Order: sequence, then C-alpha cells, then structure tokens
Amino acid sequence: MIHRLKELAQKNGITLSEDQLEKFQTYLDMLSKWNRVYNLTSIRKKEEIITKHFLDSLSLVKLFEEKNISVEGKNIADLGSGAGFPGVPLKIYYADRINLYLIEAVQKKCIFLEMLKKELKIDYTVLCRRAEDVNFQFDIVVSRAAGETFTVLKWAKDILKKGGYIIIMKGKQVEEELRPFTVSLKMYGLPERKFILIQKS
Ligand SMILES: C[S@@+](CC[C@H](N)C(=O)[O-])C[C@H]1O[C@@H](n2cnc3c(N)ncnc32)[C@H](O)[C@@H]1O
Repeated sequence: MIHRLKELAQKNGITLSEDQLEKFQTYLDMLSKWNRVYNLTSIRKKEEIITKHFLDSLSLVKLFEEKNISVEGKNIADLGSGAGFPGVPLKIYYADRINLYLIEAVQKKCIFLEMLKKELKIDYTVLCRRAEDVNFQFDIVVSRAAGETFTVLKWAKDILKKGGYIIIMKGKQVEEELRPFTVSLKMYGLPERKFILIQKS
C-alpha cells in the first residue's frame, strides 16, 4: 500500500527513498493503532491517509521548490499540528535538513506526537501549548486547518522572524483580501491546492 505513495510522489517529481517509505509505513501503522484512543483524525481509510495526509503534506515540498524558498537549516513550525500534518511528512522528507517544531494545544495529541517521534526515530520538538503562548521566532510557519485564516495569520505573525514565511494550506475557498497572496498548485492525485504565502516584512 505504501508503494502507492512512492508512485504518487514520483509523479509529482518527489522521490522517496526506501527508508523514507518505511517511515511513512510506520506512521500509517501508528495512526491506525492510536486513532481511536487519541481521536487523531477523521480520515481512517489507509488509501485516504496516503493521499489526503501524506501526499497533501508533501505538496509543500513542491511549493518551496516552485517559490525558491530554501528550507536548509531552517526552523520550521507547524501550527496546530494535530496528528502531525503537514510537519511530520516534511521532517521525514527533509530529515536533518530542517529543524521542526510542532505546536499543538491538545495534550493527548502531543502524547501521540512524542510516541510517533520515537517510533519514526526522527527528531522534532513538540510544543504542547497554544501558539499564542509560544515564545520563539521561526523562519517558516506552516499550518493546515488550524482555525479561521485571519486568526491563524495573527498567531503565525507573532512567532515569525522578519523575512520569514507564513504558509497556510487552503482548500478551494480563499478570502477576497487574501487573493493577492494565494498560490495554486496542481498535485497529481489530489484536488487543486491553494496556499496563502506571505513573507513578513
Ligand atoms: C482540524 S485539526 C488539523 C490538524 C492538522 N494540521 C491537519 O491538517 O490534519 C486542528 C488542530 O489545531 C490545534 N489548534 C487549534 N488552535 C490552536 C492554537 N491556537 N495553538 C495550538 N494548536 C491549535 C487543535 O488542537 C487541532 O489539533
């Protein structure tokens, strides 16, 4: 089943190694095992986890490439990470090239994210608190479905370095005022993705 992810990623120009695929397999197993206990995600079918969570998170890799945003050595925060999306797939892909911070307010989700880190044998920091209470500034803040867009933008702005990027993953609907900051991306195997991309001045 996980080879479907390899195939889909490849069709989008993203090559996944056997080691990365093994990690995605472990992630899939962990989600299946703990979803009910921790109420992690409403997406339960494995095929859908592969597309709607894993592949969708990896769409950021394509966005960074298309927009020439370097991630090398950067501190990246995933605001409202839930079960780890989009942050953990990014960390599986970029490995030591990025420093990842997962900001998540709900304790049981944080417990899952800590367990997941051990199972995947990767390193990231779980900041188990509300984004408004985070006292750190990141180079890049990414976020998917964490709340109302303007509210997320406000939270993200406060934890972003000058010159850093905020990227909010959106579905089809984008607020009128944010259209100038919207980037569309077509990923093979997914509906069209829109992103709000803003650089902090
Ligand atoms: C709908 S889930 C989305 C999770 C994940 N980003 C995804 O796309 O699958 C929203 C998550 O954001 C978290 N959240 C909402 N507001 C937050 C805040 N101010 N600070 C930290 N986490 C927040 C919630 O606890 C929840 O886990």
